[in-house]
Amino acid sequence: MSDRIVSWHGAPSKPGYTPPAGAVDAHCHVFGPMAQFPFSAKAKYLPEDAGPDKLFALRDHLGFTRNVIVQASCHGTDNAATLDAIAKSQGKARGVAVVDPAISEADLAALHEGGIRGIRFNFLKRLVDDAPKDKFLEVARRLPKGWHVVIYFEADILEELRPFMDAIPVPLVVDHMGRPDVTQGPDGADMKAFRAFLESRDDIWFKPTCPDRLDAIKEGGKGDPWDAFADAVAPLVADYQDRVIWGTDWPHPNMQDEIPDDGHIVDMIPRIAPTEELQRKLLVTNPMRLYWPEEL
Ligand SMILES: O=C(O)c1cc(C(=O)O)oc(=O)c1
Repeated sequence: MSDRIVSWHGAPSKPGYTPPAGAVDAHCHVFGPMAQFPFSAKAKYLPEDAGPDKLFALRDHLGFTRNVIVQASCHGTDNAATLDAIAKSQGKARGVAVVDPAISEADLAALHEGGIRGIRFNFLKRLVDDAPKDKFLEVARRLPKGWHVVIYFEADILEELRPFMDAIPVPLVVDHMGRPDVTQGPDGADMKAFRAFLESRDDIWFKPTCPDRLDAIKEGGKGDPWDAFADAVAPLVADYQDRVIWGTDWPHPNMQDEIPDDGHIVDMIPRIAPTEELQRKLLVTNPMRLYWPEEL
């Protein structure tokens, strides 16, 4: 593999928007540090270190209180870096793991003890070699109480994944809304299909995240300030306001060409959730329900 890549902004601006007290950045990652937590031999990208110190400094800079750290594909099924960051957070982080589907009950219990509250299934071919639905389903059926499944897929396989997702017996949280083409607008085919999916069950949650990926110039969008993203996503957040959680996606795995300014990413929040009530649900109440329910 080639050189290690830097996918995050070196000096993100201070956002104009101030998140409410207790706001959760519910989708972020850590990379390494590699010397302590080597990347997977199957990793599709090799990033520079982006460890807990950097993540927590960014959290404070952006005005957030807590993090949900989602295991990045470059760490495969070894969750040590994610668990280390959670352990260093002084109770201010929890996480989502990626596991070998054959994981034992004892190892799942240990992940729970370490602050994990869900597992992630990744269906992006550019990120993982295989995604065995039968094995995923088997492990989804024996998760610790209160856990959920986080799923990452692209809009063109939503229909194909329906029987699999319908069979998952715990809440589902869809990363980045399943990557709709936001340039089609709020009533475009991708948004319609995603809405139909949301209507099929009331325990499907989603993350209205990654304007930088979904409204990128290279994806046919216009880039920052991501107007097409705001237009397409705001109605979805309003209509499903009890099932949305939000995150920065820092350190923006793979974003090499159009690295976003995290201050600008935060300034998207009032554009997709214009009222204080919506912002409180998106940033506080909803993520607390999934990740710190005992505190509610
Ligand atoms: O679109 C991506 O490249 C991407 C990658 C990862 C990961 O490598 O885990 O996570 C994300 O949330 C998004």
